[in-house]
Amino acid sequence: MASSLQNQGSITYLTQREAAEIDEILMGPLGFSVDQLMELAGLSVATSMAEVYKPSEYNRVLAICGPGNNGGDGLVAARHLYHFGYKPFVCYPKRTSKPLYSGLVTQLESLSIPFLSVDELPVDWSNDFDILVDAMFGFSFHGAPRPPFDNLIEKLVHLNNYKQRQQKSPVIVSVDIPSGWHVEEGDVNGEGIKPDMLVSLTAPKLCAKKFSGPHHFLGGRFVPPSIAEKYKLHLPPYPGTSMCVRIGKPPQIDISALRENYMSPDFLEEQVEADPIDQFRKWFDDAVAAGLKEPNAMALSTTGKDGKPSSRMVLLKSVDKDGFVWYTNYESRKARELSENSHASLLFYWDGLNRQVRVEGSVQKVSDDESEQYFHSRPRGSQIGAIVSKQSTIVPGRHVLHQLYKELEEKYSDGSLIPKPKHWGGYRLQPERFEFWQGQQSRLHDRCLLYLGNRRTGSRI
Ligand SMILES: NC(=O)C1=CN([C@@H]2O[C@H](COP(=O)(O)OP(=O)(O)OC[C@H]3O[C@@H](n4cnc5c(N)ncnc54)[C@H](OP(=O)(O)O)[C@@H]3O)[C@@H](O)[C@H]2O)[C@@H](O)CC1
Ligand SMILES: Cc1cc2nc3c(=O)[nH]c(=O)nc-3n(C[C@H](O)[C@H](O)[C@H](O)COP(=O)(O)O)c2cc1C
Ligand SMILES: Cc1ncc(COP(=O)(O)O)c(C=O)c1O
Ligand SMILES: [K+]
Repeated sequence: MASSLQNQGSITYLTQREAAEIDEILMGPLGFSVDQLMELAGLSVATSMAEVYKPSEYNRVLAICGPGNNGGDGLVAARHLYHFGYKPFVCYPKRTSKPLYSGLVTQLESLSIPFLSVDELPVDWSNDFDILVDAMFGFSFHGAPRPPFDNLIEKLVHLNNYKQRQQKSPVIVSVDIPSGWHVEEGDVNGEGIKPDMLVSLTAPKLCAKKFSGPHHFLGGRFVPPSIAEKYKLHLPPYPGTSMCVRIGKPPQIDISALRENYMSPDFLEEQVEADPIDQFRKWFDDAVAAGLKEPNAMALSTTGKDGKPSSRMVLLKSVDKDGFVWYTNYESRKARELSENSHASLLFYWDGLNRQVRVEGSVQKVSDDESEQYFHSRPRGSQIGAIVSKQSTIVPGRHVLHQLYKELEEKYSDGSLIPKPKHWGGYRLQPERFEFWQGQQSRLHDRCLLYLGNRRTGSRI
């Protein structure tokens, strides 16, 4: 899931003392166990990483885990990363015998995740790993790092020099605190780790103000309001069901470099339903089952007599052998264009499934009865909205719409029938031609072209 952009405002940063206090409150009066918090923290780290570094590109992850809870977060993250499709390795030189930690180690071993001792680590990390997870020290770090972590931190610092020389080098993801940094002062002498990503847990610590890498995320979605109030925490809201949220602006990106390499099961000709409507239903059901947002949203393209195409999104409201139905304003631009040229096309794009469907055909209005029936099935607010909206016209201001809306809301507050305005109703596109597209690797996609009642060709282009 994508992280929110609504969090550009001020953010609260915690002192070391406050971070430790919150920890104590969570695990004392608030009834959390360390296992629970660690599981959620590690999951947040893994999901933050997956938002930025796709496993298809950044596959080999070395999690370097320290002796305390920060190290535990790293062990949990490694397990989730495995399940997300990464290939994790773990370096965990100072183990504790506490059951929580030995359990985490056993879980990783059962997934055949290799544990590398410090001596087994390759000399040059840049060839062997795509991501280095720094889970050595968190908010209880103090003083100067002791062996063997001093050398491990040095190795990470050294990688920054590689980057400066523009050589290929793994990215560094720090958990909660860039290890070796002062928890409040940050990278005091400027010679510490310079992570590409920092995942702050619960709330960022003061040192995070000094983080200048491209990706700062917040994780640990378990802070109850009582703590937020007590510590006056001002934190970005987590979007939807996400376990992480980006803090601050997303980095400037090179638009030309934005691309996905689609990986999908083969879409073979012999799997295609003979009737394209059946094939459409099958893919539509898949889109619903995958939990995609508004799978019935489709782009409708029309052209009037001037031959200039125009597109907009509308919502599919029914589909059967007779065609694809949506509802709109009969005085809108699309309505005018359809009255001049009944040929139109529909486009569905189901992002999460790497699928696109094109449908082309001719369009007619649905019967008045059908529009009437559908109109009254809509929420009353939308029914009034349809009366108020003079679609595709310029309004003097939103207040005009609100005023009229309020008047009609009062008028129909007794629950009486809201009459369907004449200018509102449905259209049905009778399909003639379909194209089903399944994204595949290296742009060699599966495309299947079907004409209604008569299957023509399947091709890869
Ligand atoms: N709500 C929360 O708060 C949550 C917190 N969570 C996580 O817990 C982290 C805090 O964990 P933590 O308290 O265990 O401390 P952490 O920083 O991992 O290390 C302590 C160990 O390091 C050692 N050590 C210290 N300095 C050293 C040095 N210079 N050189 C060498 N060793 C040194 C120290 O040994 P000592 O000095 O005591 O002998 C001890 O063994 C936090 O940042 C977050 O990641 C999440 O899991 C869940 C929610
Ligand atoms: C996801 C989505 C669904 C939409 N569904 C409809 C719809 O079902 N009917 C409609 O009239 N407008 C819908 N709209 C608004 C249209 O895209 C468009 O702004 C409006 O119909 C005016 O288009 P026109 O001026 O080209 O006629 C939707 C917009 C979005 C983004
Ligand atoms: C202007 C307009 N009309 C109609 C619809 C379809 O709404 P409903 O699902 O209530 O029919 C939408 C949906 O976004 C819309 O924006
Ligand atoms: K760390």
